[in-house]
Amino acid sequence: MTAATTSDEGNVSVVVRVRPPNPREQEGNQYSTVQVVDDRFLIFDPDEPDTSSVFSNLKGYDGTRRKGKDLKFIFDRVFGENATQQDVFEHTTKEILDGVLNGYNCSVFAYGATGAGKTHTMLGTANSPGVMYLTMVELYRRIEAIQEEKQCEVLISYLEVYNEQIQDLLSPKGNLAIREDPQKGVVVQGLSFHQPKSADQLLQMLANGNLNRTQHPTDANASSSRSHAVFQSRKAHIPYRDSKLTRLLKDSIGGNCRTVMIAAISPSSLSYDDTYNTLKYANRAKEIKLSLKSNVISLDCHISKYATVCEELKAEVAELKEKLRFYEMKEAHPGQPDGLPAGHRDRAERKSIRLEGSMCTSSPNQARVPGTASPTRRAALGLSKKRLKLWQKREMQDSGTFSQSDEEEKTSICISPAPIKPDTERLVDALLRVVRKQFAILKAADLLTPGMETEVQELELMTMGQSADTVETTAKEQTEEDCETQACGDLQDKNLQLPQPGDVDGDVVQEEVLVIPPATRKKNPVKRSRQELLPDTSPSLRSPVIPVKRRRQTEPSNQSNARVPSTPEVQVKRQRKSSIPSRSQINLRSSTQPLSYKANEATRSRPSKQASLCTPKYTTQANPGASTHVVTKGRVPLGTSAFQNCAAIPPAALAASDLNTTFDLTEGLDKTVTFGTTEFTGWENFDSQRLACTFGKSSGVAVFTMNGLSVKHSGSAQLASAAKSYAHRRKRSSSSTSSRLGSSTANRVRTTRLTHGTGKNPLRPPTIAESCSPRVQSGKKTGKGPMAFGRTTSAAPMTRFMHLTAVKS
Ligand SMILES: Nc1ncnc2c1ncn2[C@@H]1O[C@H](COP(=O)(O)OP(=O)(O)OP(=O)(O)O)[C@@H](O)[C@H]1O
Repeated sequence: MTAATTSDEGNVSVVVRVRPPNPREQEGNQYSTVQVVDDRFLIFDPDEPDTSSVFSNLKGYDGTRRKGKDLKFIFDRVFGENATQQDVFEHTTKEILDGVLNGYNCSVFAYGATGAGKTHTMLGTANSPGVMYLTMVELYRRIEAIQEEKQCEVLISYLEVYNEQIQDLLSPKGNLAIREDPQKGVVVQGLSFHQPKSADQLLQMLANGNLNRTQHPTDANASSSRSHAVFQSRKAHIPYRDSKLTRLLKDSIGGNCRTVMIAAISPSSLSYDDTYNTLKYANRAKEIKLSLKSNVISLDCHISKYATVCEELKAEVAELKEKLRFYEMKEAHPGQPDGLPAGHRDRAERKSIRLEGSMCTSSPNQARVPGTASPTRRAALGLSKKRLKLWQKREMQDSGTFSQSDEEEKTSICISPAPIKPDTERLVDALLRVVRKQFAILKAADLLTPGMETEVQELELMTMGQSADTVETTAKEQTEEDCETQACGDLQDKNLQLPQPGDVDGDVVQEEVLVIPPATRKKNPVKRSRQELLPDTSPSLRSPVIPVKRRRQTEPSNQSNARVPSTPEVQVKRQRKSSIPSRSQINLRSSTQPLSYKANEATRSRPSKQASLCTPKYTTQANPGASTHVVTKGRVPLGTSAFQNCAAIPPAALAASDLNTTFDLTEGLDKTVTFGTTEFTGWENFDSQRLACTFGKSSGVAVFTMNGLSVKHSGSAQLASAAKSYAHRRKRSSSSTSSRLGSSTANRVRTTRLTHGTGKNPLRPPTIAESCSPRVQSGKKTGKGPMAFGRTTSAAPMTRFMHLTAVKS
């Protein structure tokens, strides 16, 4: 459904926020490990100058009191201790809001050690609201500004991933399952979505959600949510790929998601290792590549959808109206099984007979039960049951039984049997094209005979008459139809039947298909000339409108009942093998076939050998057993005869396919529209075309989770490498850290899993999320699987996360 119309590239935006030292960190001999040089540059563990030293003037003394790591980092933004929430917002999420409104997925997450300031940055307090709130305020403001141009909806969810369990913070109802939907992507089943009307209402929702968070004070942070994870954190090791946080966020960092990472750090030497590792990690995260695509919904898709729905509803309404009227009619005429007055029914039946004949139905029973929706008949007509009903209604409407509204008229147009005449016309056109072509070839080859030109001219005249017939006015047609139906009725009254399977004369005959022009019109001189070409049939069978199949002498007289042929009138000319080709045959033969014109004349002079008429029940030579009326095209090689070329197409098939035309207004659109499958990834509880913002908290992580479109983790390799390096370094430094932390923290073990870039599975897609997932494991490096780093206090909720998914239409 979505079409990515614009794209952008870049990297994950990484900013660092240094919080002010808390009272405990200001005590004793602690020192600051971070020096913010400017808004993009900071130094970790800088050398400490010693200006007061008495040796400062001595040669070779560099003035350093304490030698530090002195690591220099450049980030997209560095916020010092005095930076306000507004400052952070202005240089992080405010910049990407435009992207959200233009259909880009966006994520903002805070990353850092416990007590580093993640919650403060993302959520803040009532007096000092954080990035989430400020972002939403701005979002609502912008939505309001463009409300006359665009209609936007904001939906949020707020969840917590804690110890591999997902809780809905806005509507707690137990653990939620996570699953991968092939179309939507990652889906949290049962996660509630809410529609705050304003930013204030949103903040209230967040506050309510926070009350449901799993929290417990720690030594480092009195409001930390995860201290009791220590004993839970020992249950089992969870592979990162099975981590729910990893799965949840896999499409939310990098790739097709504009991502801002806020690295929260403490300046105190008490958090030396955590700060160092966070900075290194953030530095590597800068390399994560973005490949952004705007989720823009094509308006055409919607139009086509709506048009389809409209058409379906219209058809349904028409059908229901028809049913209603049918029952009304039935009630008005209780004696009639179909509710129609007898006269109307006869008329409808006759019309059906005529129609079926023209459609070359293959079963005589179809003609005997006109107006019924037998499956065979429907198949022959190419009509669905529904459409057949509507067509019958049309027939009845034509007969004046019903009134007709405009809406019904449209429906009727869709199912009208009107294409019958165009079918005939097309068939004649096709034949004429071949004749002309062959005529031209013969002429060019100087093989034309004296009579051939005349015959072609006659044929042209005849087809002109056919064309003229097809455009006659409705009134004229009506008169002729009356004629036909009357004749048909007369024939029926005489116990005439449509040809039955097996009615063809049993003798071995070879038949050639001869197309006979349409029914003769008395007032048309052209047709008179056409009639001259007709076989010399018995006057009693030469109905002006309904040619009747002529029976052979050998047939019992009581079986000589005339068949009611169909239009387009197709005549099968029968000849014994020894008979001479007819004159008409010559006209339509290939130039490769040597012809004798004298023989043609001779044939013409033997009207008794002319073919009798038959209903157009054909099987081609490829399928001769499909009907009793096998038309064996003898003498003339298949494919070189114009008649064969054309008659090889079963007329029934033509007519049926045309009748099946529904004139679907949306057909073209539907074909060009491709509905995407991932634009609403992660959304299962609400409709599409919505600007979506969700909030969640993942294991102490404030998570705005909305999974967007597919993500290329182009930065995964770097991240994995960074994580590996980080973990390795962390392990090396753990011993020194523990000694530095002192007894108050030495008895606490907190492990957090990082990406492990083993050579065993280099293709796995590690993400930042995996480093955020809680893990319970001792600080040992096992050599397999995720590495542990540091000596920490619990399974660390390392992030607060906000993800914004937008769909622009
Ligand atoms: N920029 C800041 N300005 C003032 N106080 C801050 C700032 N950042 C954090 N704090 C304070 O530091 C304390 C710890 O911050 P916070 O709870 O946000 O840490 P955290 O990273 O979320 O910790 P945890 O992971 O344990 O939940 C809080 O009391 C908070 O008010």
